[in-house]
Amino acid sequence: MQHQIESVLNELGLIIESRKGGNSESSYVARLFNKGEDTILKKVGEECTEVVIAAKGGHPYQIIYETADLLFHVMVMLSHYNLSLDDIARELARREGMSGLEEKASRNDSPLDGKSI
Ligand SMILES: N=c1c2ncn([C@@H]3O[C@H](COP(=O)(O)OP(=O)(O)OP(=O)(O)O)[C@@H](O)[C@H]3O)c2ncn1[C@@H]1O[C@H](COP(=O)(O)O)[C@@H](O)[C@H]1O
Repeated sequence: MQHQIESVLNELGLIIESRKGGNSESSYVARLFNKGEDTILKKVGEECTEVVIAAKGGHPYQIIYETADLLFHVMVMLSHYNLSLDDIARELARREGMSGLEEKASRNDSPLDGKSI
């Protein structure tokens, strides 16, 4: 299962990267990149809302479907900022073994303090 998650996400990440500068007529991802930041962020926002609605509806497949849409659009957003799920995995690994409460208390020392990316 671990392998399946990694290979599916890696493959999708490569496909998304390959769509930069591509043709909006033949590729949805290229269309998002060509439309730019505001369109990509709007899609992420919409998909978040759709996940919440699906979760409240309680149908497992609907939750899976909408979460897949959200994850896909988050990957497009990360790619727009030249980031990837590798960067997110690194951050999650850094947090491993630290309770959420400790982590919250340590946020004052966050590398993001006083900086924007
Ligand atoms: N995983 C996905 C994926 N998930 C969702 N979507 C698209 O994301 C959009 C979701 O939008 P909504 O649910 O809001 O539906 P909508 O109202 O029709 O969308 P909008 O008109 O508002 O954009 C739909 O157009 C879906 O087809 C995806 N489009 C592409 N991929 C992957 O990206 C690859 C490259 O896609 P292309 O760039 O189109 O070749 C594909 O082979 C897939 O692997």
